[in-house]
Amino acid sequence: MTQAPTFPDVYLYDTLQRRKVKFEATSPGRIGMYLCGPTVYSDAHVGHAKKEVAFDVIRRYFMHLGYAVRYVSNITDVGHLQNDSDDGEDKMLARARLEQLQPMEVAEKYFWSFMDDMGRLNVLRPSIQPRATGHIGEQIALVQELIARGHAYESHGSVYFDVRSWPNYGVLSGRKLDDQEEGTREEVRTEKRDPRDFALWKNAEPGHIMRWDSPWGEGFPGWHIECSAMSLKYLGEGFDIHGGGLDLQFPHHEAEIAQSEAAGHPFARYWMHNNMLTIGGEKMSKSKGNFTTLQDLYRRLDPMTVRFLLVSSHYRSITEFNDDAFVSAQNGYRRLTEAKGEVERRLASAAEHDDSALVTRIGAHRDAFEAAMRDDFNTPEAVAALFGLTRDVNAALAAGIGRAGLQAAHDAYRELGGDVLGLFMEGQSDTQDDAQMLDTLLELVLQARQNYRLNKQYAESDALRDRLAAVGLTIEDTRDGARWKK
Ligand SMILES: Nc1ncnc2c1ncn2[C@@H]1O[C@H](COP(=O)(O)OP(=O)(O)OP(=O)(O)O)[C@@H](O)[C@H]1O
Ligand SMILES: [Zn+2]
Repeated sequence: MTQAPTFPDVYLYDTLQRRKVKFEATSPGRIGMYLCGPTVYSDAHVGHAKKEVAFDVIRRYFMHLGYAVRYVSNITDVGHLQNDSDDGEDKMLARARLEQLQPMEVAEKYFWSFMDDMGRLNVLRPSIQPRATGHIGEQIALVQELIARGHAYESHGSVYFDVRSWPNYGVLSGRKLDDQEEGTREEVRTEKRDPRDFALWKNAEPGHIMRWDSPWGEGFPGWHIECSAMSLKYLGEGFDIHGGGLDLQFPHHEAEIAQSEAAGHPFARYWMHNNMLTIGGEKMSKSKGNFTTLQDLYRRLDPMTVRFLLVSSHYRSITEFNDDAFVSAQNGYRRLTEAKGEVERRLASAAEHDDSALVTRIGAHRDAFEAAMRDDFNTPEAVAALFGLTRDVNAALAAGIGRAGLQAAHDAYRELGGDVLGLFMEGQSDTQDDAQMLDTLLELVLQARQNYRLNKQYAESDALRDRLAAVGLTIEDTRDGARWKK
């Protein structure tokens, strides 16, 4: 008989229980995770990256422990209104009008830019990435179940969740019903039995182009219902972990729990929330306009340095985004990659050497890294363990190191820094090294050409230029000297 694999204990902070708890998977060795994804109506900013990287690291750590993780993250392409309170224009439609595009063109454009931005950050692709518009049937079915059980009602072609019928409403955010306020437009207010009821389905007014047939007439789903319908569809009842930004705890996540459980479907067992990335102490957000898109940031900062900056603070801590944070991320990341690069270079021609003391110390740094990650994914402590490793590795590189030490260091960088924290993209160091080498070689070539010209050996200097042109490299003479370009 084969032994069932065992997994080390992992403690995570569960927002629902408001404390750190030991994680227990529902099915042995398997984890279902759901993360509220983007509304694809504009380019992603650094705040979005904090959330994506936070949950990517959690997923990667479980994978590193040997779990099979099904990671579902939705794409919102309908129903997210400009106000959280069931009124305002659909964000997709507003953008479509502005850019003179079809809403689905907007969705397509920003979906791919999101994927590209997160890909450069080495965020693993979700196992399933369901779109709200592709799951209208599932959403309607869930709304019907809620009506049948007496937890939702139809009003003027819209359907609302009846919060008074569900005493558990408020369980996640800890808000008591009487303390909750809903500032809604007067018309919407009169459609609701209680101003705190939230929309499950909205009647589409004439001219509203995103519309689908439903038992209540033509309309479109409310924003919250998609996450219940799609997480239950792909992960099943009582799935393991639901994640998202702390700002979504209320009303979005509260609504997700209410509408799933009131329909008779036990929902997520653990709730995890990342804190906010702030700028000048305020949440970076699209609507506040205080955001830096990832595309802009990548012009100044290598994406891996951005990722390093994000994992250097805990997912439940606020990350303040400023120039000091950039500089220390650049320095810190360079320290790691330089040591890692040197280890790789030396490994190719390593000799035997007594590395037993170093190997023991590397083991201790690995243990510290694992202990930090098992304690609610404490990435700043895990990064500190990588720095501890780097100090020892640098000392050994200076004093003498052999194959065993280099291999142990290499494995630690690859598995902990690479696989778990996602800080090293495959092939990344090679391309960087190649680019650097090309730069150095061409500097030498330009120098040689300059010497020919000083000696009036124009035939030789032209021949050099022509040989470079033949392989697609152009030399430009500028006032500041010669430059090369691809
Ligand atoms: N500054 C931030 N820090 C961390 N997570 C964020 C930040 N901004 C948004 N998120 C997360 O990204 C996801 C999508 O957010 P959303 O599209 O609402 O972005 P937003 O910039 O807050 O937009 P808006 O201002 O229009 O609400 C949510 O899970 C949210 O928690
Ligand atoms: Zn959601």
